[in-house]
Amino acid sequence: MDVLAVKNLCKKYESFELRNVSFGLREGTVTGFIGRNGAGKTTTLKSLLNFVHPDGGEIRFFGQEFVGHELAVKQRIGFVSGGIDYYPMKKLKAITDVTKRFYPQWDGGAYRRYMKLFGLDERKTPKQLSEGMKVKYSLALALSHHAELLLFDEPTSGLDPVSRDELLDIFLSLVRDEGITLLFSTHITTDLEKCADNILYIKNGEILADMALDDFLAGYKVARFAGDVPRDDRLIGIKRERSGCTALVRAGDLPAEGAELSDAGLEEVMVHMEKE
Ligand SMILES: Nc1ncnc2c1ncn2[C@@H]1O[C@H](COP(=O)(O)OP(=O)(O)OP(=O)(O)O)[C@@H](O)[C@H]1O
Repeated sequence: MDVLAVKNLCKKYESFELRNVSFGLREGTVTGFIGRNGAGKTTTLKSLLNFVHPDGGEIRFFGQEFVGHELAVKQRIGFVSGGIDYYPMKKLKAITDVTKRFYPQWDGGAYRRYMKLFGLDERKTPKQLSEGMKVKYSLALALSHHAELLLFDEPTSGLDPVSRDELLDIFLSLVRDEGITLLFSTHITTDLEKCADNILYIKNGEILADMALDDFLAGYKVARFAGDVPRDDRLIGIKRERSGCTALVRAGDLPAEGAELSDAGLEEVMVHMEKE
């Protein structure tokens, strides 16, 4: 059974549409949610928990429909989208005291460990925190109630490299040791190379790929051309480089004539695919 099953999720804004987004998350896996700015990642994540009201679709958490079981489902989930932006003048301790009442499984020991690891002082207010520290505080709250599913929107983007690496280590140990399931969006492809099992790739509001990261990457090669690029419909997203050109080719379409072929990294695949 999927921990999260999403079917035909739709949301229409004036100039953007999320179209029939469907995917599932298997227990104990890390899925990286990728796509360009404005592709629909935040809209999708917020729609899952009704922070944005979807126009249609079916969302099941832990086999249960979200509608009608919101409280029970939310208690089993850790959700972070940006840093804390409410109660700017309240001390973190007061915010934590309010938050923990919502979670029967609240773990004070884990909370204190995360606060210490993230270097956060409970006597401060959100207004006195940097943007990265606000995200860390949101993460500390989300990680301290034994959530079974973590949904994080760009959790690493404002963090310094050391904190980012520490957070990815936390993600890995939560997933490998405790069987937690994690979906997080990111623009930092090395985050995914470090810890993602699967990728969910969204483009213009539609899911382009939902598969194991290794299989996704194995599906492509980068073709390098020293001179002119031959006319070939199989070449994806031709890009001019300092010397020559590159394009993506599907592994099944090999070989591209006159090209030097190499393995494709996630960033290369995205850059070429987004040129189409
Ligand atoms: N409340 C809203 N009203 C109208 N349009 C919106 C609203 N929220 C988001 N959008 C539009 O929906 C599209 C998708 O936005 P979304 O924030 O989901 O993208 P994203 O993939 O998370 O981008 P980023 O990587 O920049 O965070 C954008 O074109 C955005 O302008």
